[in-house]
Amino acid sequence: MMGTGKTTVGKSLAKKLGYRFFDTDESIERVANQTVREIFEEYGESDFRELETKVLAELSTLTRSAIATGGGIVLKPMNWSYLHQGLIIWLDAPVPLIVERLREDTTRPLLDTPNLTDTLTELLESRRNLYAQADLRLEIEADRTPDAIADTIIKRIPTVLKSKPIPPSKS
Ligand SMILES: Nc1ncnc2c1ncn2[C@@H]1O[C@H](COP(=O)(O)OP(=O)(O)O)[C@@H](O)[C@H]1O
Ligand SMILES: O=C(O)C1=C[C@@H](OP(=O)(O)O)[C@@H](O)[C@H](O)C1
Ligand SMILES: [Mg+2]
Repeated sequence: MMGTGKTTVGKSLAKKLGYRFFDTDESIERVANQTVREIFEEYGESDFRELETKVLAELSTLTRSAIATGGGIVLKPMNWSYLHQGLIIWLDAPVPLIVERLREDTTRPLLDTPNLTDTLTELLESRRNLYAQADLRLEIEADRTPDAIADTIIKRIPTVLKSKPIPPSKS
């Protein structure tokens, strides 16, 4: 979900693992040469989602990479086939914490709203079942640093690998 720390924690995770770091929003902005906000304003959300899928398709082929996505990546069923190329981590933060973090933010067009708490609550509830399809769910508490969260992810990865089925061989 927006504001839970995907971009921030993803960077720390990549560094700790010696992986490369990518962010789908950053890649979209580079390809389009426009900000996420400008893309939403000029072309609308559905064109943004198409670009997002294209970028995800490319990034999903990479190895040894930590990839932060935008919170809406879960919306398109097709994106899940790309997401499942990797290990999917859901950062689950409570709405009041997200509100605290994004109160002054102007970069997320879906949050142009008079009542940030209500909008985030509705958005999170409408997506919760989708986020729940992640391989690993981490509860995000207010006082945990990005480095500490990345450490927890690294510690918990082996437990997920044990339960993740091995896809059938294509040969
Ligand atoms: N663990 C954390 N502790 C304190 N602030 C954080 C933490 N994780 C993220 N933030 C801050 O919250 C805001 C949103 O983080 P960001 O990484 O952009 O989230 P996302 O990519 O999930 O939308 C940023 O201002 C970031 O600095
Ligand atoms: O949840 C969403 O629909 C979105 C999340 C944003 O990224 P973050 O999750 O990094 O804020 C960005 O992709 C866009 O504003 C839409
Ligand atoms: Mg982000």
